[in-house]
Amino acid sequence: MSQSHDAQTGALGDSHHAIDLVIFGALGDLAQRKLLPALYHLDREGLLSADTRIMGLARQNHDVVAFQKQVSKTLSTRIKSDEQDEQTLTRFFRRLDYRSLDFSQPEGFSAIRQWREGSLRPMVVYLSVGAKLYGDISHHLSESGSIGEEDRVVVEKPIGFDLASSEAINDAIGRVFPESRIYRIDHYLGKETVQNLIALRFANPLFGTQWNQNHISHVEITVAEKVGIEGRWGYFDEAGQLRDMVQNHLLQLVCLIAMDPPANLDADAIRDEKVKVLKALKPFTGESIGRDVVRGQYIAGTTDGQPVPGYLEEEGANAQSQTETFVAMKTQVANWRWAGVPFYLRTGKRMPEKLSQIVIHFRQQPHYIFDPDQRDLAANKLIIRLQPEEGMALQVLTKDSGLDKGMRLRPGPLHLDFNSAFPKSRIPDAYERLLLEVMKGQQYLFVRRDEVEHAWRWCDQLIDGWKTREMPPRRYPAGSWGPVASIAMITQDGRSWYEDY
Ligand SMILES: NC(=O)C1=CN([C@@H]2O[C@H](COP(=O)(O)OP(=O)(O)OC[C@H]3O[C@@H](n4cnc5c(N)ncnc54)[C@H](OP(=O)(O)O)[C@@H]3O)[C@@H](O)[C@H]2O)C=CC1
Ligand SMILES: O=C1O[C@H](COP(=O)(O)O)[C@@H](O)[C@H](O)[C@H]1O
Repeated sequence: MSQSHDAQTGALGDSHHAIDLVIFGALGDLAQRKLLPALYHLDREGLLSADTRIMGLARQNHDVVAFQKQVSKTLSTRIKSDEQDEQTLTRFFRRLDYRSLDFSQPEGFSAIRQWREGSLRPMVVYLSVGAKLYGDISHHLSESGSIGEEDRVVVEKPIGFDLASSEAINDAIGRVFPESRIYRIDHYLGKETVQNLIALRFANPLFGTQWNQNHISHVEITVAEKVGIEGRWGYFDEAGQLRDMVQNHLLQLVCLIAMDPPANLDADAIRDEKVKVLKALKPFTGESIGRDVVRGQYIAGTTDGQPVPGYLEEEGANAQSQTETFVAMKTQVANWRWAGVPFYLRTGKRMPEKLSQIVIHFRQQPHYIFDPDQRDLAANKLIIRLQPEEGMALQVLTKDSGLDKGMRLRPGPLHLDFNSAFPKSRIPDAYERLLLEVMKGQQYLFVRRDEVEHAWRWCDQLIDGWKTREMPPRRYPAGSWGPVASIAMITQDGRSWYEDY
């Protein structure tokens, strides 16, 4: 089956997609919180081939029974009780195996080759560990003769810390796996609502014809998180919100909103268009960086009415840290389609609610005939809610009803709430979709090397600019929408962040 055909039909995994899945870091946070629950769901939905096997690898000296017990504990807390069924659990546990291994050393990798002996299934190597280990693991797998010609590798973000480190890591993986067998995860691309951006834009002529600077005045992307650093201070403090969220998730959203229509749904057709957007992102200058970018760091405040500590008081914190937990910026995609259309992005930890939302602001009518006081109302907005309450709302204007209202306008939403419009379909977690695509050998939801590197190039110049200008983060109380300066940044353009739905 060709890639495009599969992406178009959405044909799901079946017994033809049996794999041997090897998870490096199987006892870590990502594997336990996301990967194993996602695999359980795939099994329950009949999307794991009967022949698929899963090997967990980690440092702890467990045996397979102890690993199964750990997975059982994880699933009992991560899977809703009405979705836990004995038949699936029994079948799922039978697939599991475990080996203890130090990933940085060559000894022990032959255990993987032995486990695979006689298997005709492709191996999927999932690197659920820090990116610093990707090169060593790839090398040891190759040296131990464990890699076959159909085997694939899945790597997590962030790949590196900047362009140079990312290139070194990609080179090391690339010495063992060709690009066509490297699956770089950006889990936002696995979210149903993010994939829906492609359907929305390219299946609906109503939007397709309006999607440019003639009709759109500006675009807002908000990815707000309610949580703080949650025990990940060491990792996060080296990264900061720009590397953790903007370099990958937010820039991928910008790409999907801004890209030109791909010729088809082939992985490379889509990725070629995304790369063009990344290349067209306007670099910041010494002047624009101070005006159009706001860095923030949360101080103590409240979440759901409960007091919470500031970033510098979190467990393991270094009280001098200048790392940002919030970024807002105004950027531009400097090409024909988007000339003069600002893209306002903001993302932060410890904001009042979890909210990922894109708002497309359409231009007003060229000739306005209604009450001048209502002029600000007179523009349509398309609000795309990625999470939670996945759906879309198109804000349109109608006449306010009543004899005394004259031609007063009122805005109202045309609402599409995915949960109530399609009540039978469970919205799968991003990792379910992504694991399924790896099994099928489909790369269209994964990030190509040049995408990662263009995104780093753009982020690196911004980080360099911060350093040169010495821009310490501005404080914002936990539970707020970020530093006041981020509101001022958009207000000075006569606009405001849109928080309704
Ligand atoms: N957690 C998340 O929500 C997300 C994570 N990611 C990415 O996923 C990857 C994994 O992250 P996460 O699960 O949080 O990390 P964790 O540190 O929780 O898990 C990594 C696992 O790998 C093991 N490990 C590390 N080094 C070795 C080694 N030399 N030999 C054997 N085992 C080793 C660790 O064991 P031990 O504890 O014994 O050191 C641990 O079990 C990272 O690249 C991260 O950036 C991406 C998005 C979200
Ligand atoms: O990759 C990451 O994403 C999460 C947010 O993901 P979401 O699916 O809950 O929106 C973020 O908390 C984390 O810091 C980052 O590494």
